[in-house]
Amino acid sequence: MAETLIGVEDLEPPRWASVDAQVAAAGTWRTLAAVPSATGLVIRLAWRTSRWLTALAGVVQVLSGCVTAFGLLATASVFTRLLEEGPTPQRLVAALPSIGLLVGSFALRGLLDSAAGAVQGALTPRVRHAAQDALNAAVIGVDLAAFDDPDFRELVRQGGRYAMNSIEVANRVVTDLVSAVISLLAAMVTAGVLNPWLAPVLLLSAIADGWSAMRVAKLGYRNFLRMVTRRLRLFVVENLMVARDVAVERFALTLQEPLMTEHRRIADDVTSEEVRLEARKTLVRLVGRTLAGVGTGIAYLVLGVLLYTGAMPLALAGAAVVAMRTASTSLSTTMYAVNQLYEHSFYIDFYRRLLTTAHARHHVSTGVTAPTDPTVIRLENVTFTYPDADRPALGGIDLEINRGEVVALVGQNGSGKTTLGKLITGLYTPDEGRVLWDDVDIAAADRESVHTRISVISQEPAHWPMTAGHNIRVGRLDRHDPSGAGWAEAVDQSGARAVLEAFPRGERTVLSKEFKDGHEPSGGQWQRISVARGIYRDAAILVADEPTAALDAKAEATVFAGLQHATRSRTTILVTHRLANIRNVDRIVVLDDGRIVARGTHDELMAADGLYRELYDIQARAYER
Ligand SMILES: Nc1ncnc2c1ncn2[C@@H]1O[C@H](COP(=O)(O)OP(=O)(O)OP(=O)(O)O)[C@@H](O)[C@H]1O
Repeated sequence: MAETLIGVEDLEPPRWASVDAQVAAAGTWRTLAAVPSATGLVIRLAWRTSRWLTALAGVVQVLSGCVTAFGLLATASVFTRLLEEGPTPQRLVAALPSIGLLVGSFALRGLLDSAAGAVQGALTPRVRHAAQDALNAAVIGVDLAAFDDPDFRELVRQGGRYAMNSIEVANRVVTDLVSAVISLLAAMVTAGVLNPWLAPVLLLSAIADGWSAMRVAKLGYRNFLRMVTRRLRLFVVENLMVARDVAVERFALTLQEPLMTEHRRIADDVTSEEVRLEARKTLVRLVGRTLAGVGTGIAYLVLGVLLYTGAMPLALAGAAVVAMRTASTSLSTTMYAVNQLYEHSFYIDFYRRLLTTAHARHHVSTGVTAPTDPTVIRLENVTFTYPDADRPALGGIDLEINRGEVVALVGQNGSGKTTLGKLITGLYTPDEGRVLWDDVDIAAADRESVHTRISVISQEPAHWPMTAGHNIRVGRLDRHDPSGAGWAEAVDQSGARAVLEAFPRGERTVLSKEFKDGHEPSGGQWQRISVARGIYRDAAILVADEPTAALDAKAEATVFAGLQHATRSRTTILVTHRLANIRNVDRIVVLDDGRIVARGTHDELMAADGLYRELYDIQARAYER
């Protein structure tokens, strides 16, 4: 067995991970700049979700901060009255109004805290939902090629996984921050009024706390980036251990144990990295705490010096201590909130970039509509390279297909037949050259107008987890077929009738083992359903990519007869290796290594004695034996 199950140890990290690693390594002030933009994004999301709730959350938090500030002033006043000169009963009576205000502020603060909790409870799930919805809208609109780009897929996976949580946390934290900052300001002002020296020294401990939290957040994010590929491996192996589509081979190849070993190996690595990370975080926190403690000590020392030198009367000492304590509590809440925002700002920025990247991959509509039923499809010098591939899958393709023609694409594995089918139908856009439907360049045409005209029967059809009937109707959900005649015709032409009848509940059988009582069709049964779906779509251009690869001889004959009938009014592109089936098509195009090497009718190509004849003779000999 290879040393690792995947076969290589150093999988390339996604491009964005290396870009982010540079960002994470940048100076504190540069990265701190991410906090306001992340906060802005969360507030905008909340505002768009519910203006009313967002405004209410702001008002409640501002009030809560003001009440804390008010309580602080009342406490200071109580202390000043109690520590004044004169008989104790008199001082107590003098302090009573302030005590009353203090009790009232406590009660009000309790009420406001509950209100803040209720508003948050109503707002946060809505914001999360809105963020997810915006993400879905961005991702669902990207072009097909984006899903061939592993960087993009991983960005979507990680973005969906981490960013939603971060947005939720940031949403809670932003509101806490408002009240914490207000009470902090009140405490600083009170302390500053008592003595100007008290205000700046209060900040000492906050600076130490802030430094350590930022370091911790950076360590965490860098670790996240370093572990991206290992976590991806872990995810892939975890999936392989339970995935149904590989279950048979997992058992037959006795891969359970190797998968376990591989999982353990990667997980051990990830775990020890995490343990190391936590140890480093603890050390940084310890240093931060120690420095913060020293900062607090200095603040109290300054207070002591002020009292000792008589710069501050003893009567104000109580108020000063309360102000310092409130300042310290609000400071820790503020610092905690800022740190949380800082830590989550990486992932929120990640979300923002995911939206931007996805939107950049959206097709920009030019308002041009593709022709409903093009008279001619013309490819002019078309070249196409898959994302991340180092050579083009197709190059220099010139081809003309007339309305109603049946054109077969043939060639060896990997010669580019499927890719060409996707370019003709506008599923992929060429890097160079043009694909014209009549005179419309479909790269510039509105996607919807192009896709609605095409029907694709895939080489590996999707197994839609729906009833058998719906698996065919999903071909065109908005088709007007009240009597079901169109549906019945597609079922008959594709040979799917016998398949549906064999299912336990006929067309009402759910085709997915994910559901209880779900049924799993065989490969050939799926294929016939997919042919029925392609015919039911009733589009002007039909691409059938190996539509009979999994079929028995009888089913194959039925499908070809059905397709021939269905293709009479359509332009059809047929990709197949079974050359005997295409002897009667209008034109055969032979591909080799991404290029068209021959074209013509069966007889012309046989006479030309090239690659087509070679392939045909090999197949014919196999049947003659
Ligand atoms: N999604 C993809 N991402 C990257 N490369 C791809 C992708 N799909 C196909 N390719 C590459 O493009 C080339 C052409 O593939 P294509 O599927 O078009 O060939 P084909 O002629 O249909 O092959 P087959 O007869 O095996 O179905 C191959 O080299 C293949 O490796």
